[in-house]
Amino acid sequence: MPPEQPLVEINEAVRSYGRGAGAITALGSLDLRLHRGEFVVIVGPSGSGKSTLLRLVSGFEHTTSGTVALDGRPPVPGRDVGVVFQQPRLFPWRTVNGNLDAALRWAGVRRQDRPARRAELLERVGLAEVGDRHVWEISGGQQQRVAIARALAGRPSLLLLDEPFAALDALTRERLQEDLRSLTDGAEQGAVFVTHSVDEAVFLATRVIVLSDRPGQVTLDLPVPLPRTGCSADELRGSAEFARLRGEVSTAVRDTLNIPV
Ligand SMILES: Nc1ncnc2c1ncn2[C@@H]1O[C@H](COP(=O)(O)OP(=O)(O)OP(=O)(O)O)[C@@H](O)[C@H]1O
Repeated sequence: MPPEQPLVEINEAVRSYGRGAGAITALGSLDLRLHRGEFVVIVGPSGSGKSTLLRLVSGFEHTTSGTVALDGRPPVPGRDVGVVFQQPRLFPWRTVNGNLDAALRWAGVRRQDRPARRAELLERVGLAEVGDRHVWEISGGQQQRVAIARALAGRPSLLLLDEPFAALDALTRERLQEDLRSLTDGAEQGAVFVTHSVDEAVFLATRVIVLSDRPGQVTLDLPVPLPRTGCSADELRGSAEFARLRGEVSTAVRDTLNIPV
């Protein structure tokens, strides 16, 4: 059987900004392969190129040298990938349904099919009851759930999430982590999630990647073999294996900053 083509394939990617003496190399040279069903979490110091990496994979930016491929082709911005940012970035004058309708229309879903797809998306993110509410009538955590539903609207093969829970309170953040974990579990698509939180990384990931200080390069590529089903979130977070993985990632992050352990 031929080896499965990676969903994302990054070869010797370098991304620089500016020219001459003032040029900044944000990323690279970076190699990365991601397969369907993987949930890759990227951790790294500020300025290590995490957001740059997501922009390259989404197709909104291009490499200075090297290549990025999604399903074997250069990614098409706004089509192949669903994106979630730190702020929900919803249309504030629309209802939740209105926001999802806009995303479904953009994704080419026919008008008559949209109500069922909307309901399915809201169900998936645990918001079946709030479709008629305006954005300002729902909490920050609920707004971020809508943003996740919107990112899923076009059934993308890849989800990119750039610190999506960083602005939420600790309890809401844990609930959303748990729901995102279940939501993506066993899914065909892949995910790349950026965070500064080592706990969040280990909880969500099937694989954690630590980037070095600028220019960002992979310093740790760690599989996370924690069970995806059959144990509660509290059991998982309290397990010895979780602590071991957290320790390994924390050490790698500290090493990138040259902070003594
Ligand atoms: N459009 C741009 N023009 C010039 N420099 C840029 C641009 N975008 C990013 N950079 C620089 O590239 C480097 C990497 O930025 P990036 O935002 O990808 O880092 P990051 O790891 O996501 O940081 P943070 O954790 O603070 O969000 C930084 O030094 C940043 O200033």
